Amino acid sequence: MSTDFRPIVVCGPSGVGKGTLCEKLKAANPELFKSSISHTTRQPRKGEVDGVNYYFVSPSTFSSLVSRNAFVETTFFSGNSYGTSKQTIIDQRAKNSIVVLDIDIEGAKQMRMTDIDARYVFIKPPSSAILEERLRGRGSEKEEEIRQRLDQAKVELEYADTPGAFDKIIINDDLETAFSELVEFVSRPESQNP
Ligand SMILES: Nc1ncnc2c1ncn2[C@@H]1O[C@H](COP(=O)(O)OP(=O)(O)OP(=O)(O)O)[C@@H](O)[C@H]1O
Repeated sequence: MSTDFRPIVVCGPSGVGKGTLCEKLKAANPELFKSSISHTTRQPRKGEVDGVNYYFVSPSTFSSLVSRNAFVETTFFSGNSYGTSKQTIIDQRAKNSIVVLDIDIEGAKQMRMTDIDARYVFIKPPSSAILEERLRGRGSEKEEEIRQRLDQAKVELEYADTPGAFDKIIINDDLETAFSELVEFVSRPESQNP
């Protein structure tokens, strides 16, 4: 039985626990599961290292990479561009790592249109009320931002049920149960996957 090294794309509404689950996966097997290193046009923050946290590039380099079709997904946030390059994923896979991508639905749709073969997981909250509770509990967003994220969550949850959009849907109610389901899915050997 051979390990399935295809990247894992983890989607789900903001606050559902994607980051928590991805961190747990990487912590459980740091040699196997790795985050992808994104390119960004934003300035490095104190302590951030080029090639470790991000590849820091100028806007013109970023545009030239976009025009060469180098990214599997890009996003623009708070005045800066971010992107996951195909080459980064290919290089990490060549080192026998499974790349774990915590990206939004638009990013996942973009990625589906590339030639990178990945496995797509969607994390659902047990209910909208619990999602709201988690977002508020995290305390990292202002009220208006929480509202926007909850509106966006409705759109994402509807999309998640589109046949073929995701290979696996996990409800993150009890964290350990959701984590076990994620581990079971990512550990399936290549022969058991479509
Ligand atoms: N199963 C769970 N039960 C209770 N709380 C949880 C569970 N999973 C995650 N949380 C908590 O919910 C909050 C949101 O989780 P997290 O930051 O991982 O979400 P996220 O989906 O990565 O959000 P974003 O997309 O905005 O980064 C955190 O405070 C986290 O500790």
